[in-house]
Amino acid sequence: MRLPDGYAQKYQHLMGEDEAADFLASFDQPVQHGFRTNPLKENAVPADFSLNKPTGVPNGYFGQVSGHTPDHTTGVVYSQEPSAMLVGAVADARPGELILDLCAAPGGKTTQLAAGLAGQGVLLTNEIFAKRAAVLSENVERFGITNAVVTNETSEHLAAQLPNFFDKVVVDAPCSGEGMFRKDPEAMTFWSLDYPKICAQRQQEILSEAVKMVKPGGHLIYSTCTFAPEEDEQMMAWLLQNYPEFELVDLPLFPGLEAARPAWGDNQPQLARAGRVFPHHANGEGHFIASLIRRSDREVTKRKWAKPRLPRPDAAALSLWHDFAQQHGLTDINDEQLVVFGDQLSALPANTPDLGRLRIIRPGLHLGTLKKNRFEPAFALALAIQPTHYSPRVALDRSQWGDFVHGDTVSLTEPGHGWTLATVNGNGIGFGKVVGQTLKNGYPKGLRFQPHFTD
Ligand SMILES: C[S@@+](CC[C@H](N)C(=O)[O-])C[C@H]1O[C@@H](n2cnc3c(N)ncnc32)[C@H](O)[C@@H]1O
Repeated sequence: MRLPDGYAQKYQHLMGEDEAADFLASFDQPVQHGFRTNPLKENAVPADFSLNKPTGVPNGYFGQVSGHTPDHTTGVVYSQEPSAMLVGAVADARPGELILDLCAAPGGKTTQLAAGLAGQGVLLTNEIFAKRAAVLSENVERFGITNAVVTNETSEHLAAQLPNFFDKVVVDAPCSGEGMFRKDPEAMTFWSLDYPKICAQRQQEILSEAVKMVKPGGHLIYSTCTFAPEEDEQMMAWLLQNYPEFELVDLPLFPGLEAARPAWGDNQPQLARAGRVFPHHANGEGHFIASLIRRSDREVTKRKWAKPRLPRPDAAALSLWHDFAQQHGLTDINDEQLVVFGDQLSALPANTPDLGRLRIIRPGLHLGTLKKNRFEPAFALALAIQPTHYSPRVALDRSQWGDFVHGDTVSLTEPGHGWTLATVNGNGIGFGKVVGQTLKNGYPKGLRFQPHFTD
């Protein structure tokens, strides 16, 4: 691979000739692919994956998954490069925590954090660019996450609204992307000797806001997919200098994760607590990961807690929802969680704080549309509920699944009636109205595709 001018020399200087030779040779080795399975799903075992080797992080495997399979469309798998999985594993989300994923699109870390939360607690997942936030929101939906609020905000606005609030703040920072060069050679076109410094400036701006949102005793998890010391060890040295209430903590021993290099920062030994994945040492494209605790001995204002001031359903809307929920056995959602945006009903995660004027693009689990005299369930609900908790439902075979994702009606062997949950391999793929022996199609228009059965 032809690396950008000055790149090889920079790393020869940093690593010495011998190590740099191995490092630079790794750019000509094959890309490492991986995926995670989704423990939020009722049947989280993908078809045909008996040959995939575990990566050593929970639910992580080496191998490549296609976007056009039943497993992918039902959110059983999420494609993620093996070293990127270490970030969520280090963050180690636990049920009940309040977590912010600040730079979240397209959603690799978010889906992993949600798996750890197991539906309990709140995941505020944010992306600054609207188009990317829409992709993030789509992945939250496909993964069946019930307790995430998706926002499209700046770090400044979030920090002003939610100071000292989160148990964990994850900053998977925009970076110079040197760990992407193999996978996406176009990433090299942005690179110059000065580019890491430009990225570091932006990372400092993001981190200056991120630190405000970590509650005393909480953690900040910082990661990049670049090897540049300016954005890694030097960024952590800058943070420790400017925010002395933060301290790096040791990382768990995951395969492929090695100690960061204090000499690439300001030589303070603490920097070795951060971790790196190098492609000449491990099966991954490359990452830098650090976990910091915010010590609580300094006087700080306590976490602000207020209920969200969002529009609630009126009596008529509530009655439509109650009728639907009772008819189909959906008993887990508390009325206090319900919010209405236009004619769309959603359930906010329990314990969602006041989000003020933040730009919300998914206020928790989208339940459906309030029509004049009826309620129509949302695609997100079909992907989020445990199929055995809903009736009626119909199990599609692979060919019927193909018709469904293509947007066609599906012929059934048994007659049925009403809003029916279609499943494939035991997981929801969408709702459709059944009339007699025909399942009308409810698969979202924007997601439809023609499957090729060689996938
Ligand atoms: C490395 S990517 C995140 C990948 C994501 N965490 C995942 O696992 O799928 C960094 C993200 O930060 C966003 N970003 C860019 N500039 C930003 C800024 N100034 N503040 C916050 N986020 C920014 C980018 O749009 C991008 O989506």
